[in-house]
Amino acid sequence: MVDLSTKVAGLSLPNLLFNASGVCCQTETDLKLMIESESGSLITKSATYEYREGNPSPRYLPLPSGLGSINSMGLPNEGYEYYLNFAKNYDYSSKKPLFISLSGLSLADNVKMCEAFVAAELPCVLEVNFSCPNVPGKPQLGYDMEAMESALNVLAPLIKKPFGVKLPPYFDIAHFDTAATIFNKFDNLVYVTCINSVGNGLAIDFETESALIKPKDGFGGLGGLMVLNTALANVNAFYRRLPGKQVIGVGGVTSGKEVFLHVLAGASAVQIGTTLKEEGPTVFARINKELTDIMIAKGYKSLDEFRGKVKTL
Ligand SMILES: O=C1NC(=O)NC(C(=O)O)N1
Repeated sequence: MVDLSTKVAGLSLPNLLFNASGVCCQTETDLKLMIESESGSLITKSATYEYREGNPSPRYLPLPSGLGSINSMGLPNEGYEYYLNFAKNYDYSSKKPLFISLSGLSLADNVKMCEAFVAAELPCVLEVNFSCPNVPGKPQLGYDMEAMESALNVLAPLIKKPFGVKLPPYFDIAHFDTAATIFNKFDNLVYVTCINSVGNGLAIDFETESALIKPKDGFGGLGGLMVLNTALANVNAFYRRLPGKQVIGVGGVTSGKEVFLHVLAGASAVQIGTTLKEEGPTVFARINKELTDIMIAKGYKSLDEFRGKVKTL
C-alpha cells in the first residue's frame, strides 16, 4: 500500500495535494468544493483588508498552446473578514488542515489582518503572499529583499505560530542565497510555497494580433506546464537552503508525473493551479491515483523515501 500523507507546519495532510491559492478558493462555494474533493488540504484566495473586485476581464485564459495559462486577476477577493469568518466556522476535526493566504496591499494591512487572525486563536495556518504580480502599481515584495526582511521582522513575531510565505520565482542563484538567508532568521517561518506565477508575461493572439487579456496591456502571470522547470528549480533551491523547513511546490502540475518530480525536488506538499482551474476538483482523485501508480512502479511506499532525492550528475 502506498502512503501519500505528509506534514506541513506541523500539521498532517492525508495526501500531499491541494489547490494553488487563487484557484477554487475565493468563495465559500469554491471552498466547499475543495473540502468535498480528494485534496489533502485547502488554501483560501489571498485576502486583502477590503473586498476587491480585481482587474477587468478577460483576466484569465488558458493559452492556445495548451502549455499553460495567463492571469491578471488583480487580487479579487471577499476581504479578509470573510476568510476569518470561514476559518472560525471551519471543521478542524476534518482530516484537511486549512491554510489562509493574506496579501495586504501594505505592511499596515498585513499587520491588521495578522492581528485579527492571531486574536481569533484558530488552528489554521497563515501564509503571507509576497508575490502577486498583478496589482497595477504594486511591485512584488518578494523581489525587494530588504522590504521582505523588514516585513518579516514585523510579521513573524506578530504571528508567533508557524506560518509560511508565498514566493515569486527567482532566476538567479544569488537571489536564492539572499532570500534563504532572510528566511532562516525566522524560526516560525516554517515553510515556503514556490512558485507564484511567472510575472508579467504577454500572450498575443496570432489571428487578431491582440493581447489575450485586458489588464495591464495584456501583461499577466504565467502558469501551467510551461513553468514546471522554473518551479522545480525554486523548490529544490529552497529545499537545499532551508534545513528544517518545508517547501510546498506549485507550478506545472498536469499529472502524477509532475507531482513526483516536485517531491524529488524536495516538496512536502504540491499545489495545483491551472490544471485545477481547467479540469475542476476531480483532478485531485486523478492525480493521487497517477502518483500512486508511479510509486508502485518505482517501488516507493511513502513520500519520505524519495523527497529531495533528485540525483545530480
Ligand atoms: O498572487 C497572485 N498570483 C497570481 O498569479 N494572480 C493572483 C491575482 O492576480 O490575484 N495573485
